[in-house]
Amino acid sequence: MIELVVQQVSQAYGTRQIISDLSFSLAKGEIGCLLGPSGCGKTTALRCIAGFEPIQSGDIRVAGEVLSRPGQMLSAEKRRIGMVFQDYALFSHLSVAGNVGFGLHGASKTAAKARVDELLALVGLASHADKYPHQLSGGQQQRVALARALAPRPRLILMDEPFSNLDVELRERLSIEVRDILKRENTTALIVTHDQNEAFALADWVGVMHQGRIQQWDTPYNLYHLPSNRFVADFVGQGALLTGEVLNSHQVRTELGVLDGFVPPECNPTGCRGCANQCQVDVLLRPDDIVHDDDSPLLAEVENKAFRGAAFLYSLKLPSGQRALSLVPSHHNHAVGEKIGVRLSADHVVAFRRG
Ligand SMILES: Nc1ncnc2c1ncn2[C@@H]1O[C@H](COP(=O)(O)OP(=O)(O)OP(=O)(O)O)[C@@H](O)[C@H]1O
Repeated sequence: MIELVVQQVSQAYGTRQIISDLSFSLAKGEIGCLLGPSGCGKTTALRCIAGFEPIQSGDIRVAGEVLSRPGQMLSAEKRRIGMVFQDYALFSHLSVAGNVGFGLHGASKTAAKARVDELLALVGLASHADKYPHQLSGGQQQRVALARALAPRPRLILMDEPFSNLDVELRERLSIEVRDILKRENTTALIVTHDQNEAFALADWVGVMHQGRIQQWDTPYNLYHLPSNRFVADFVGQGALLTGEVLNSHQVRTELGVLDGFVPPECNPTGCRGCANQCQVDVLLRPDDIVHDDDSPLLAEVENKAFRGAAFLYSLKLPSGQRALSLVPSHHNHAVGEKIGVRLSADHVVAFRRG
């Protein structure tokens, strides 16, 4: 069942358009993520859904109920939406249990205590119930903030950059934990972040935003392997674009070999509009699409290397002078300047029209 629907929503501050034609939906229990560079309008989108900003077009619905449309806005308190902020915003004078139980006014004492205990167990803080926020680590405080938001069983949880105050390692661990907690509560959630690893670890669906618009709303796998435009290809993950020559509607020849994949319709022989590009396209190759193989006759020069623990990320110069990236297990430790054998290991690629 569809829980959250955001349909053709636009919002402006004065004459400045901030978000345009934003559309996506989440089914009950699904986790969505808005991912994009600073200033692209992610937080504004979240604020519109939370009920802090009016919208100029479209509508926002939760469980079929219209929350916002132009000229109509249900107040934030009446939306039954839980919020988790970047700075946790815990009440410093209340204990952990007091914070988690804060929104449970209507419930009996026994029911409220049972819900608080249940959530503290869920977020792994049962033994910290009587502590105060300043006695907890950042990660623990964020888990209290999530438990507090979940306590009244909201229809939707919104999280704005929830882990940005934490160190990188903790962020990744907490992203996985938070996903697990949200799934166990079967709560629909929308999270805003500029960190791709966080989005991929947490979300079922990710919307990549740029200049107030969603460029692609898709699964993390598809965003990485089948980006719908150059912005998404560039923003999500690493990669390089190689020149390719279109052979037919699904095959492209590059200097590393012939690849099957998505060819833009206008570059297909059948859709050809006779542009000046002579059927040349840019083919996206991810670092895992190019493997190191001592037996390959195709040699590439190591221009740069970055140690990633289990692997090296090699920046390679191909015979034509084009650049590519390759992720190679780190026991293959080659020097900068050395030539190494490489071959393609991509079963499906994306090509973009030139110009
Ligand atoms: N109250 C406001 N009045 C006017 N402009 C605003 C207001 N709030 C945000 N903006 C502008 O709207 C644009 C989008 O801001 P928003 O905070 O939604 O972006 P964001 O993608 O969440 O960025 P970040 O990752 O840096 O938080 C920015 O250019 C910002 O300056």
